[in-house]
Amino acid sequence: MTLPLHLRVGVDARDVDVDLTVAAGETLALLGPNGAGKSTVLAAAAGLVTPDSGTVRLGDRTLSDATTHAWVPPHRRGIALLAQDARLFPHLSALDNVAFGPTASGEGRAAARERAAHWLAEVGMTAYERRRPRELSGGQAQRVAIARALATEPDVLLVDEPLAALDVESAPDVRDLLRRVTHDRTTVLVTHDVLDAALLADRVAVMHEGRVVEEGETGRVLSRPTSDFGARFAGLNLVRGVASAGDLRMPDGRLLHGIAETHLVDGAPASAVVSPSAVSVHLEPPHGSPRNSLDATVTDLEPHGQLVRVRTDLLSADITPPAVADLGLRRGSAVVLSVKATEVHLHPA
Ligand SMILES: Nc1ncnc2c1ncn2[C@@H]1O[C@H](COP(=O)(O)OP(=O)(O)OP(=O)(O)O)[C@@H](O)[C@H]1O
Repeated sequence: MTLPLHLRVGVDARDVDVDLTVAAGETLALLGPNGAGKSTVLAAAAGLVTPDSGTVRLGDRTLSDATTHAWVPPHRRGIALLAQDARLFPHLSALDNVAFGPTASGEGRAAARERAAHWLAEVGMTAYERRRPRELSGGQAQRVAIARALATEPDVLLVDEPLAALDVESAPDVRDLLRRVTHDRTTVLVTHDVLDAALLADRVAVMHEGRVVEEGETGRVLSRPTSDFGARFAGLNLVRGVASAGDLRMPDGRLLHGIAETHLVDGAPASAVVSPSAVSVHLEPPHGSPRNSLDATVTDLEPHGQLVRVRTDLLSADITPPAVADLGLRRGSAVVLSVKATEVHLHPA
């Protein structure tokens, strides 16, 4: 069965305070810098930390309530936590690892092993069921861990950076598997990987210093982020300012011309999202075309796929290595950035 999860919790010692709802069957990706509180949110849902305030609810059940001190222990929550490393029991075979949960919840040994065999088949690991964890690769162990989590038939799956410990070869297969098992299952996924969010999540929530600072449908956040971390995560520039006659006035007073997708109230906080691929770099202001031309200073140059990401004190631009050489760019170079108004997406901040 799949149920909605409501988390309204505060954990004082970690300065975490969030209000999150995950709809039944939905996958929510939790993003944010190190220390933002993502793992703490998972721990509160799983019952591994005791919130100082608020409630955790799963469907109609209250799993914890700081006011009434109601508390359902982790193994009775119907919530499975899948960690970065597989954390299998080293002395048990793959099959017995997966059978452990059903056995612990009272199922007979034969039935538990049957269920384990079913889930090992689901994750494509039948041929490895007698192996011990040390005889499995990282990707294989993670598959067994996924089977172990699902064998308890959880209502909610919590997944903490599931691919982070895997090599580039095994990560895509495990990602496909996760996509299959999280589909239609209430899931909270902590990730630092934009591909995980793009491929697995229906919605994302961005955390910063223990608070949710942005939340929305995945496509919206990845194309029109409103938080600094969301923009960095999506590989986009985010410039803040105030709306001014349909454009953005930046804190230094300069105007950025753009296209507003929703009505902007003059004088209200607003921001502009610009892809680095839409920004070109010049030494002199370019002539013609309805472009923004903005003086900037190069702060950093770094490889970015086949291109070079030119970071400046204003916007980042992705340009070719020959262009970097022709322009003679260095840290500290004075440049003129050019970007078409139609490539500048303005929205209320
Ligand atoms: N076991 C703990 N005891 C006390 N404080 C902790 C503990 N674990 C984390 N913290 C603190 O709680 C805050 C939130 O940390 P948390 O691990 O939830 O962040 P995170 O977003 O998951 O980070 P990361 O991406 O590095 O895993 C941080 O200030 C951290 O130092």
